[in-house]
Amino acid sequence: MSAQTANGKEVQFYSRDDVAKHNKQGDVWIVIDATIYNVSKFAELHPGGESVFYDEEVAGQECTETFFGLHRHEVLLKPAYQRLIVGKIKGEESVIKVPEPGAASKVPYAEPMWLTPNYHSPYYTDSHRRLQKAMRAFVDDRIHEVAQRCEDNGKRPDVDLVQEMGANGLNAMRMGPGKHLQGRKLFADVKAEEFNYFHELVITQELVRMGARGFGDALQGGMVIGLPPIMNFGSDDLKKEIVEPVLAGNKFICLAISEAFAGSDVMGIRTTATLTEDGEHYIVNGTKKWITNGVFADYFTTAVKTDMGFAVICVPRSCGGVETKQIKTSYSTTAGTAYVTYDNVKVPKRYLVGEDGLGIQIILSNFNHERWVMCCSTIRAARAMCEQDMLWANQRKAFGKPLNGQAAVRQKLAQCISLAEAAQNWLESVTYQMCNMSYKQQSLFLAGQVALLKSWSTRVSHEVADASVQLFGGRGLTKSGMGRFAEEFHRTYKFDAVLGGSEEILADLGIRQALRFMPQDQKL
Ligand code: HEM
Repeated sequence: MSAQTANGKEVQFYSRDDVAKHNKQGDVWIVIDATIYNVSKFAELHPGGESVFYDEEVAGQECTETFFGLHRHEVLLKPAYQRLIVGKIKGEESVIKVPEPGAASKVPYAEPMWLTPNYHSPYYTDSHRRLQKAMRAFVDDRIHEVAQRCEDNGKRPDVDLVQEMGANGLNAMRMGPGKHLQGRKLFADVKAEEFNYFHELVITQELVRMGARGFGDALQGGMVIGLPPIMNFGSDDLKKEIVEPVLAGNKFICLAISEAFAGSDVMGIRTTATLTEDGEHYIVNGTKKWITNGVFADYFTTAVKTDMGFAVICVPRSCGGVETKQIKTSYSTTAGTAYVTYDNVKVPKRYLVGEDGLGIQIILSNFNHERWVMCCSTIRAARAMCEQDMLWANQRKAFGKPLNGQAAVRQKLAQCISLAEAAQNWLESVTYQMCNMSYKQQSLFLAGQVALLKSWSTRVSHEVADASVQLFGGRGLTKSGMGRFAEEFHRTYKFDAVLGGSEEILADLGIRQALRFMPQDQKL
């Protein structure tokens, strides 16, 4: 009698006694999850060494527990290793399942409460749930492979993927609710009139599960923060030239505010724009640093100083005089993080965004949405990390029992999960306020809340990253293998803690906003 493996190969059934006969160098079989692997030839190529297979508890023996204490399941799914399968154990079934693309995780706390069976939420409708399912499947099927490849080779995301996300409506949906959705076919058949910030939250949080922080920014991070000023304050002419081509993935844009001279201290920027005598052009000079997607951007939504004060000018690369140089940061160069220099760039005046002198309002109003997106992302990343921690603590044995048999380990899990849960709940509450406030009201009443939320979210990520590395030990410091998510999260969560306003600045902003509303008629 024969059986079929995952890749459709016909294999034989054997008893455990049959397998036990293959127990010497040159002829070694092992059993993992009721599946028999012939590792005789593979042994000398095995990244974990040849000798491990000749141990008497391994050669010809049951190895499921040993295997999963050392390897991720995905190792077994690689075609090169599927080829090692020679049979199945007679009368036994494999128990470890590969999650279907798009499936929800069954690990406790791996999904936010609204996606966990038996729990309820007032915020999400059928439309959000439909979007979540479709988005997860799209990420698993279409984006995941590109993300891992680009994380590794550091190249920008495939343009055809960005264009596909333009055609299926996802790029536009990542810009939040608004007129730009009207009359557009949206992903997962979401209707423009029902679209709210929870839809955007769902998209952002599903993208984060890939565990590829650099790629997360590479995939239109520049659009998410660089296009809103054009959409909200640009002239019709400017919108016509820029918005659709960017949403379609035919042109790329980035936000250029921070400089070597000024980060969170926006007022300290030194890039200048001087109007020409005929009033037809601005001459832009200066530098910008840490500009996400800058390496491959066509447009730079640039904060400048002018005679009138602050202004925002969308500088097209095609004007000439714009140079971009890759900065190697601690995440992948796929994000295209750039050092930008403007050398006497002659920009036609029509690229001024909004009014000259009112740039600071444009920049500040843009921050709210940017910071909220970062909260959606870092909070979901912390939860994804908790899922890894729960799985690891369950399958890794130390001192003769699973890690989660140790009280100290359970304390760490409790701390991480509680923080991730609390953060998601605050985020959802703020998102609900956004759904019920105008853009102006959000600036007035939510700037402080969003600032505090972002500041605290990255403290949450800090705690979760720290605890996770401790749980994974050396593997949490290793770029491949069991702890690779912990290593990646620990290395990259700081991007959210520094970008878009640093933790300390935002905590302070949150309190300063609150102080504006302190009642004058109350004393202790
Ligand atoms: C079909 C069977 C197996 C395959 C395809 C396989 C494959 C691999 C691969 C690809 C790696 C490096 C990737 C990673 O870091 O996760 C690895 C590492 C390793 N493997 Fe295996 N392996 C198999 C069975 C085993 C068994 C049965 C043992 C132990 C008795 C073992 C012990 C190890 C060790 C100790 C490492 C190094 C892990 C580390 O650096 O943390 N492997 N194996």
